[in-house]
Amino acid sequence: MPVAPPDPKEAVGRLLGFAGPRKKLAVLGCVLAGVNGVFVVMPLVCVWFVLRDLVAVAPNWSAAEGLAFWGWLAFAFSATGLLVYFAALMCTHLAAFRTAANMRKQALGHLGRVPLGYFDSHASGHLRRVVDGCAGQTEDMLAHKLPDFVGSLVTPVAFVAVMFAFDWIMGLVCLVPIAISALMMWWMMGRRTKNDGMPFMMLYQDALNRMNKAAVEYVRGIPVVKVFQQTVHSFRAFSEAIMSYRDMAYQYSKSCQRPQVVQLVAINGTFAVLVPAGILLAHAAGDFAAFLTDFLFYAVFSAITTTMMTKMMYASEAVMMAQDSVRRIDEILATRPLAEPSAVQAGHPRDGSISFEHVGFAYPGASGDALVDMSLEVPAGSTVALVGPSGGGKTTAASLVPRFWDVDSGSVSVGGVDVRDIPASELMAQVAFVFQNDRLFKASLLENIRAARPGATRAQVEAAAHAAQCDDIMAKFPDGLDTQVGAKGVYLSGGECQRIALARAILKDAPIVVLDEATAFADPENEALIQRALARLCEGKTVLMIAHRLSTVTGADVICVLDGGRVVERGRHDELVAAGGLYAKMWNDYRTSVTWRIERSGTHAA
Ligand SMILES: Nc1ncnc2c1ncn2[C@@H]1O[C@H](COP(=O)(O)OP(=O)(O)OP(=O)(O)O)[C@@H](O)[C@H]1O
Repeated sequence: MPVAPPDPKEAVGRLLGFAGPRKKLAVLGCVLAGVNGVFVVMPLVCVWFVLRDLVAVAPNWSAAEGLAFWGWLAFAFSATGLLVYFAALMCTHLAAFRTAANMRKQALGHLGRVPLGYFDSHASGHLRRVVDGCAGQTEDMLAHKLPDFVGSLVTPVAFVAVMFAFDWIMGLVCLVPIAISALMMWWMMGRRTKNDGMPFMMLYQDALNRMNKAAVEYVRGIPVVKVFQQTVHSFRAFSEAIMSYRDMAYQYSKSCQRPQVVQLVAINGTFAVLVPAGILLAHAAGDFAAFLTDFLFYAVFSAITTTMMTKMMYASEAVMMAQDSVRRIDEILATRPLAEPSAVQAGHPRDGSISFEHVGFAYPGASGDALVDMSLEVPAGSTVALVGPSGGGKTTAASLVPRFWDVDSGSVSVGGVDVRDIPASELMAQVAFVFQNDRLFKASLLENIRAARPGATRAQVEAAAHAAQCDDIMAKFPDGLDTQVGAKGVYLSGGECQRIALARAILKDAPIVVLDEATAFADPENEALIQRALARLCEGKTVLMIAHRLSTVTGADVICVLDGGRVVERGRHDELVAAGGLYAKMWNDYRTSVTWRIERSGTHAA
């Protein structure tokens, strides 16, 4: 859901809201940064007093008095300024770390509650960038750029006040390059538009996002790229995303070209204005020594304008990025989570039975219904198989049980209670789901299995792994159950991954087991092991299984045939074969397919 970007003040306010009690630290950090903004000016004032004393006694330098005093005072101001700045950064860092951590926690916590379908339309690369990238960006903004911004606002005020105290004409002359520089910055940041430059930043960040998303898709598709000898240009989406990002960056750089040149010339060319003005004013000055002293003051002070304006520019840019980050995080937080029942409404399943009653469901944005008026009873402790042609609605029906989606009409109940009335944690505890390509985390085998029940002891995990026929996997690696899986560890075959996933489900020991093509990746040797693990997992459980290999469902209590989202047949294997309908046809096709073989002259059905 698109969310409008907040204005800069609101964005900073929202960010500080994430900091919780540490918000006060951020405020304190900004106050200290402001104090430091004054301290930055003071040593220069001292330096000017040194110069004034020297000019007064020139060329008899040794007669100058108070040099040590001003010198030490300058040192004291610098040292105190540094300490104050250090304290300011400590405060803002502490607030920034908490803000970033809370932002990540809130966004991830919310993502855990949104319907699974959200992840179909929001790629993992994009979500990672939003959650991690935006939090990182705001951390930098709060920790460094915000105090610098406050400091760079205070310094000019102190600077201008001091400048006008000496010689208002020279003060005005010094202000000219600063004003030009500020104007150019304002122009570049798009502040001449009503929207504070946000639309461009949004477009820029969107282009960056599209490129990242397309890059992830491209990397995922590398095997296809290699096998079919494709180039990056044949991946239109990726190629277009790169070009759009390039155009965006180029257009932005080009639009900044002139103002940036003017800004840099103005800010670095203070002397070009100061020196001619000084020459002109020197002629009119009655006391040349006094004028020279004042002139030296402006010469010394103009040096800090470059740093001051640069800091201000980076800080404004960071504020715009923070505005965009808040918008993106808000987009995640604005996604409606699955509704939780209130304490009064909450029901508790009495057993592991499942009931589909006149269920209708369509995926968001899909043109047709995935399920139409589907009714099915799965008594507690029974095994019901969902079979049917591809796209028939098997996976959809199974995913409605753990509420990966909510039905559009009708209801799905577990233990006699509508799943929408069961608290999410209780519902999750009722169901163990084994997908056809269950993912393993980059963690040890032990942690991968224990994910199902974090409180399980090592002995319980070992027992689950044993029951899931994983002994050979653990024996293969010296670290056994502690073997790391993934990037810096070992890689498992599809069938081995599936057995680890089954160990996870066994450890969970939920009354309902949903199996979605659990033997899909099994070779003959693995399949025998997986079948044994499945038998162990399903003992005494309610089982809802999806299978394409019809040999795995012949023993089911009920086989439900789904076609086009409708239940077209149901019954036991023998009954359905005898009925001569869709199942009988599928069974015949299946039996024929398992006897296929490839001969030298081509493919033949035996
Ligand atoms: N995330 C989704 N968004 C939109 N439509 C979807 C989505 N997932 C599935 N569909 C559509 O819903 C219908 C049912 O799909 P489903 O995956 O439930 O079928 P299936 O019987 O499990 O198929 P298969 O045997 O090929 O896995 C199909 O038309 C499919 O294209």
